[in-house]
Amino acid sequence: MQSPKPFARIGTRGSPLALAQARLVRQRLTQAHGLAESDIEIEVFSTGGDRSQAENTTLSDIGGKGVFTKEIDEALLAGRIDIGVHSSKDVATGLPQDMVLAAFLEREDVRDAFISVSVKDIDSLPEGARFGTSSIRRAAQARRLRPDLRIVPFRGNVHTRLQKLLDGVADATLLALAGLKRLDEAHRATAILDPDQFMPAPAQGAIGIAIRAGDDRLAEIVAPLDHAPTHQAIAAERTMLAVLDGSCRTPVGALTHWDGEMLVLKGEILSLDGQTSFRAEVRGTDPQALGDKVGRDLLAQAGPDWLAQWTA
Ligand SMILES: NCc1[nH]cc(CCC(=O)O)c1CC(=O)O
Repeated sequence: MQSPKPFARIGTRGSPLALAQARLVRQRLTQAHGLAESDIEIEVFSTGGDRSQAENTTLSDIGGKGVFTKEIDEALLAGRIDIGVHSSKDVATGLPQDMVLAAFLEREDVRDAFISVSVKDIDSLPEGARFGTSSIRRAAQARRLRPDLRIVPFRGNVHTRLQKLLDGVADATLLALAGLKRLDEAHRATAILDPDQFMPAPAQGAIGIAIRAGDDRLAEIVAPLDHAPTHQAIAAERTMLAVLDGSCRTPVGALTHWDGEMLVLKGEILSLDGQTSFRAEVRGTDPQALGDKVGRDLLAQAGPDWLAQWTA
């Protein structure tokens, strides 16, 4: 007997964090539509980002845009899956035309966590300590405060990085608190960073749901999962990133909050050594307009010469 066609098929990466996120989306879907878990299939994909875990590579080296989503995007567009579940911060700003991020689950804590087995916070690190990160944003933000820190490349999934700390590969690292929470590892955080000083990556902490553009059935299916304030914040932050070109070579931070009346978007770009940085902040109601304004303001402040460091 042939098994019946599933109600929907989800595509995800296979890391523990990606699987936890895909299962969360499946659970929300079954709740919203009165389904059984077995009605929704989860299919695991290996992406370029998963295969290239070489220590000396940064994400910008291995091709930047879509490196964690390409294989899933292709399966979605080919109709082999119906829903792509992603960490929104890993989704390139230039989505394939036939694809949309249709819904976002309510954002988790946006902040970065400081983790060390030897000290309690970044100020307590000894002179010249080894700081493990392959994120140019985190490296720049850390070196702004502590130019003496030595940056050690730190790739791999969350558990791998936590293990590397225990193995003494580095003295400290930063990880998204959102990911730690979803993996029940938040207790590993030694300190939680002030998001105004360590501005998170654009779209950090938000699970995004991708579907084919114009697929009305799927749009209706995922609509009940969408958290409108998260959707607006991510739209603003992703628009800002797109204006800044969004290349992985660009240390960029973003922070959105609702001030009771309006959306407030703060943005920051930094030099790779963290010694120069520019900030902008705009209030408003239209997320795209906010992102556009903050992005343009940052570009105007930094100027074309300074920006050349990113493409050098
Ligand atoms: N680049 C990997 C990645 N993509 C999303 C998260 C965390 C979860 C999130 O931001 O939603 C992480 C790990 C990290 O930065 O600590």
